[in-house]
Amino acid sequence: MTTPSTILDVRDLSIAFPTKAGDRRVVNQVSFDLKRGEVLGLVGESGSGKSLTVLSLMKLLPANALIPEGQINFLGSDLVPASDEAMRRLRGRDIGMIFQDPFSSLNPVRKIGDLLIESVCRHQKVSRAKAREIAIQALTDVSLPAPAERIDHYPHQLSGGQRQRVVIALAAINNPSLLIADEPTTALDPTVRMQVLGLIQRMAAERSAILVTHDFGAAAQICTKVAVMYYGRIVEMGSTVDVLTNPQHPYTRALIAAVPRFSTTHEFSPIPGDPPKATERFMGCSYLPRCPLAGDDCRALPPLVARNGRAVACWRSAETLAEETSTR
Ligand SMILES: Nc1ncnc2c1ncn2[C@@H]1O[C@H](COP(=O)(O)OP(=O)(O)OP(=O)(O)O)[C@@H](O)[C@H]1O
Repeated sequence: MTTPSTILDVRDLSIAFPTKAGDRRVVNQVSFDLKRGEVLGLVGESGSGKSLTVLSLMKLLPANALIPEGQINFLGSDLVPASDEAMRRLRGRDIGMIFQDPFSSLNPVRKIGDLLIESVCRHQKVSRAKAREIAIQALTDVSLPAPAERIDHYPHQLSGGQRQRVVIALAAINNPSLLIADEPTTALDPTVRMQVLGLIQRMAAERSAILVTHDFGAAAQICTKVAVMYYGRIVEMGSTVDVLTNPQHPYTRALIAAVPRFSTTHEFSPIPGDPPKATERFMGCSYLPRCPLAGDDCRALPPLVARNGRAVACWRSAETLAEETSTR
């Protein structure tokens, strides 16, 4: 239910692409909500539908994509029927987006200050001089060294980590209620990666944020809750601590086991098999071909069942099996 602190409430969102054989759903009945101060990790392998889910929140889906059902309630209004004009006003003001590749947000032939100042002037009624002040403050907030000088630099004059800090400053400059970061650290080296994740966590504390990542380790570091996606559906969702310490879905367990760790005792276990191709169709559980627990019951689609703050879509999850055993 939507409460006053709820910033985003996504209900039964599906995304499809038209094909000769009919519309092909690549995101299926995804639901989650986000309250002020929460950071949601959307975690899953490539092709699971994470990026399309967050692009739909900003209405930046590919032109041929369809939303056959669902609602995106953002600050109390459904964005699915919102006009292009309304979305242009909203993007950068109420929702800030941090993309994987800083060069996709930073025009290489423009000084970083120009991009920041333009964004302020588009959404706030302030003079250019005031906008420059706000821009320098935004660069200070993301701990960019010498912000008053760097504001007149071009993106190529900055390191990869500094560029990503500028992208975060650009996403947050108009104080949006929601920050969306899509694989923001993939192109960074490990130490810079930790700093950038820490920065996103700090920026998210006063608002709300979604981190899209294939790396459970990154989600564990900064997210308050996680939704694990597989083949276009959420298969498990709950608080990060609960999911991490007691994963219920076999896919979540496999994802956690696949996180590389510095330990002589931990065995790194890549997930066997491949995720299904977009063209494959499943009547039952799409994880069945890779699942060590699969049984005959898995030929029917498992519903996402919510219990005690955790939602799991698995006929054979630990909780389900424990219940089966205790009722025998
Ligand atoms: N323009 C498009 N036309 C048709 N299918 C598409 C299009 N864009 C994405 N898809 C399909 O939608 C599915 C979900 O894609 P999406 O990019 O959301 O996955 P993802 O989990 O974000 O993966 P990645 O981490 O690789 O970005 C994939 O099967 C992809 O092939």
